[in-house]
Amino acid sequence: MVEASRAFHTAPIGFISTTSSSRLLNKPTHHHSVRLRSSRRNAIRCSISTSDSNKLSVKQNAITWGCEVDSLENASDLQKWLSDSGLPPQKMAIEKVEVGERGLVALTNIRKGEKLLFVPPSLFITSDSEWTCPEAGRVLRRYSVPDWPLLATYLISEASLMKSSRWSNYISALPRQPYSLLYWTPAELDRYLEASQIRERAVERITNVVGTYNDLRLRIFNKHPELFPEEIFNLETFKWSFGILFSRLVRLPSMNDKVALVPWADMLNHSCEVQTFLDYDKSSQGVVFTTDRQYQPGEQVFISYGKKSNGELLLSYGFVPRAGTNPNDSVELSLSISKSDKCYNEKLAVLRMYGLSIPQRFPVQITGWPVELMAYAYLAVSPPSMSNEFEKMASSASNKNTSKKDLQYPDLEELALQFILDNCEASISKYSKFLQQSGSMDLDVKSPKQLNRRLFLKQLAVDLCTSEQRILFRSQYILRRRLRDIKSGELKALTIFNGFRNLFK
Ligand SMILES: C[S@@+](CC[C@H](N)C(=O)[O-])C[C@H]1O[C@@H](n2cnc3c(N)ncnc32)[C@H](O)[C@@H]1O
Repeated sequence: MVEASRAFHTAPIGFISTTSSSRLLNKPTHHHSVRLRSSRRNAIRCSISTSDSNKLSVKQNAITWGCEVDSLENASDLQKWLSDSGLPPQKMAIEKVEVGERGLVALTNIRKGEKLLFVPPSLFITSDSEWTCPEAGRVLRRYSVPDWPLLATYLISEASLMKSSRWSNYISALPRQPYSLLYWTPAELDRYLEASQIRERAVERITNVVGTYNDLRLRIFNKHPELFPEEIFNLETFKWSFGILFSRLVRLPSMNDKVALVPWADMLNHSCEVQTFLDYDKSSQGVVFTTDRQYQPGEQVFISYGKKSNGELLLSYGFVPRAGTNPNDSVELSLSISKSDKCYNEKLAVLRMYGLSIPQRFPVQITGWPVELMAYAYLAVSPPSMSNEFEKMASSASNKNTSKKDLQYPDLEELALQFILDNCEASISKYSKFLQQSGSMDLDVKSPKQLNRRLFLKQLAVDLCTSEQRILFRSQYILRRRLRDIKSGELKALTIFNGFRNLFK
């Protein structure tokens, strides 16, 4: 029989809490025990500690596991536990760093092209990991819960079992509040990200997390309250576990795209300049990465989290690289077809055929815009006489079109480019409005904690909006130049034509 103790007590979510003493103030006010029957022979006793205020509202619950990442709290215990659990000696150590608060720093000279890290599979958390509460794992598998919700539930289950879980040292070193847009309230998203399409992505993501939790609750948790008590498995804890997954889960291409939490490897921060990714190395049988540059002792070592825009990095990881430093940066431009368009219904129908909608978002980069966006613009400006081309345009606007041929409609090009320019300029003015107002925004808050949070979120939003607006300014410049060329070309053609006409008069 395994003796396991689940702990959960309430505390207000502090955004930037500097000491751990605030946690000590939130002592559990009473304990009760729940007997979890994993099987007749193997019953797990899980003692749940709760406070009275738990019963008031699930929303008031806060995460009591993990730590504040602005300190090295729990980092040495994590390193010790990792080496006791089979992590070989490493050329890096967890330290406080300039970029990313905690990170891995070189202990010795590291050469370019070296295989670094090596985390063995026994230290991965995957959908196949053993549950400390095996019955809970069996129930989820019986319902064929997919990897992400399964891992989110697993993490909460192990976190609540504290020292009884083999992951206790790992979980204690995870951020108590992962930085991600999941933690922004709807009012904060509206206030700071009104200009950016990332706001919509964040709303979609939050809706998905809430939907996934509700689905699990209705289908599984409510039917097995002894295994999944609401004091522990609630929306707040799911936001935490999904926040952890969004910011730390890795996909391992060489393991058939398996997703895993890889302790130690997940202490590496991202750099836009670095081109190296974590993957499973079949020959050494562990997660490694190959350095694409050399490092000196004391230097922070980085990997790439993938070719992500600044908005995507904010969405999942809660940070924004400096404007102009991310070669994969892009901004989403939302295009729409006017309801007053004579062919609105036909255009909507062909777009739907290809999985597109009105409005539709397209990524724009500093180097230009995709052929799909141009195809959508052609469709938006096409007159009824071109209705036989609508389907082709919609197909090209979708990324389902594999041939990716550039559509050419010389007679429509000027209209289409003007349409993109108008949308681009409308978007630029939204950013300008926010950036102008942001200076004086939110200085009226009295509580230092609230002020701290608001200034932090506002700075992230200003950084994001500055980088997104910069891309749009570049597109505006290219579009204006192209339109000018078309117009001057037309003018030249007209002058030549008039010259011929005069000649024949
Ligand atoms: C996989 S974890 C890396 C370890 C993390 N720094 C920690 O202390 O737990 C990802 C998180 O690290 C931080 N991070 C990673 N790269 C960063 C960067 N370039 N700038 C700022 N924060 C970064 C973000 O908070 C992100 O959510």
